[in-house]
Amino acid sequence: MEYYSRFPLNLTSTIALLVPALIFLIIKKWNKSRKPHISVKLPPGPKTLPIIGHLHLMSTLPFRSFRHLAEQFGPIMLLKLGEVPTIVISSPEIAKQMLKDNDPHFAGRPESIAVKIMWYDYKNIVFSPYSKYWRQMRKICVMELVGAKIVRSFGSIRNDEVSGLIKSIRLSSGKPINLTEKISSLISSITCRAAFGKVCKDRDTLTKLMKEAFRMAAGLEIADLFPSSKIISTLSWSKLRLLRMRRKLDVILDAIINEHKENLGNGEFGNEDLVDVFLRIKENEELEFPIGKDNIKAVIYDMFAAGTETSSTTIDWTMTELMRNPRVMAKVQAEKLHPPAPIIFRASRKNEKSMDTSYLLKSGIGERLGNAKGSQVLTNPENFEPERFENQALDFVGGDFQYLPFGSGSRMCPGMTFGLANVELPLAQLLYSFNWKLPDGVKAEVLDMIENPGLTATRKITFSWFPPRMNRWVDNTLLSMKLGWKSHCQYYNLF
Ligand code: HEM
Repeated sequence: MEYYSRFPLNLTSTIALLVPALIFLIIKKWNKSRKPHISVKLPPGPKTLPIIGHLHLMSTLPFRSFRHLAEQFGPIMLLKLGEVPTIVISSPEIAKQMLKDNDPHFAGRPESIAVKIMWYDYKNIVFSPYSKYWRQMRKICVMELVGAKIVRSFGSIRNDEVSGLIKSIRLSSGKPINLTEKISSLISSITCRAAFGKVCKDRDTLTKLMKEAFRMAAGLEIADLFPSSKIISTLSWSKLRLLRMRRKLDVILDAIINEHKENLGNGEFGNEDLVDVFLRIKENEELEFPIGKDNIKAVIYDMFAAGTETSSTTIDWTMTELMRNPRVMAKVQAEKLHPPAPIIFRASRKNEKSMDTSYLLKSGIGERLGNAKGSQVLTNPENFEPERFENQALDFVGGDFQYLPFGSGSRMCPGMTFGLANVELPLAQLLYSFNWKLPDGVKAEVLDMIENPGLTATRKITFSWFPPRMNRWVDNTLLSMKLGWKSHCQYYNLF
């Protein structure tokens, strides 16, 4: 049964915009249809409706709709989302052809109004066009924040924050606590301390802005679906909303940068955080691309957003799956059944001659497999079965194309080491310190496992966890916990 809505857009704004937009698009389409047009053999796909293309087949969770459609149309499929041609690839072989064999040609990212506004006109790394600027900024972040040596040096921050979390769960003595929120706050504290030098006081607002921006950046905003229409872009409610969000974001990021400017030179060289580094090298004339305030804001917000939601979502889903599968709880291994970034968004690079969308077709990618029906990567893919990885060395760092939690190729996630460290320690501590179980009378089947729409697939319904009731038996357990035993922690879902 599908719990998520069939139609992806906010209906009121859609209807308000659709009437003038439709008239405009019909005229445009009519003009276009009069031009001669070159025919290319396209991948299979469902029947297209005028104007909206295949939007009627999309739910609020596009990755689920894509999977469903791929079962009928095969591992390479062409959809038209509004006026945007979208090729959906769901087989390891074709993913390899694109992400490895033809890496630079498909190392672009799709454009979106949310990213344009919230990430300073694509000056960030995640959504920057594949360019020398992107390479420069990515290199700085790897050297100064997410490289293996630097990540190791953040060990004390991680330990400190995770022991704070465990302590707060112990101290909550019988009152319900929301573990999802606690985990989100843990990961954002670690990321802030690593990137900004301290926990930012506006962290919660930053998190809210990020969640909303991620939701709006998934490509289903009406302005993204009809990019050629100036009317839609100008009248878009989303644009106004994003501009308001951006003003709030500016206030927070300006404050972070100004505070760092005031303290610049006070800290020891080599003991700098990412913002200090950017402020120092900003003056460096050897940089190929000069860095201004907007570049710094775009990249530090990028690090906060990319670093926070992915890791906390992984922990959240893992804990929920473990609650539903007591058998697996005993054998805990973090299988990434719910990849926090469920779709790897790539765009062919328009700025290079002949690298438009039809490059995919001209280069023969997917030709052999184009008509194969629904290739299954894992058996029972919806089941939480970590054992499936026990007897096979599955590479999760971009070499095995049936399993790409961090992507692959030149745009692969640079924050993998940081992300893994931020997932492993809290998970290990949560599982070591407490015996989690559902409260008496609550069945595992009632837990809602639906995802939120957006760039990251967070869990839609968050939940509260009940630590032990303070009675004598639990007192004893708490006492024995100090000696290395586990306490009992109950779990409850807020429906
Ligand atoms: C469990 C944790 C994480 C997961 C599952 C994850 C997953 C991903 C995925 C799937 C991509 C797209 C890769 C592609 O297109 O091939 C990506 C890109 C990226 N990630 Fe992560 N990520 C995680 C943690 C982090 C952290 C902690 C940071 C930084 C603090 C980070 C920074 C980035 C950046 C900057 C990109 C864009 C790279 C580019 O376009 O060049 N990620 N991540």
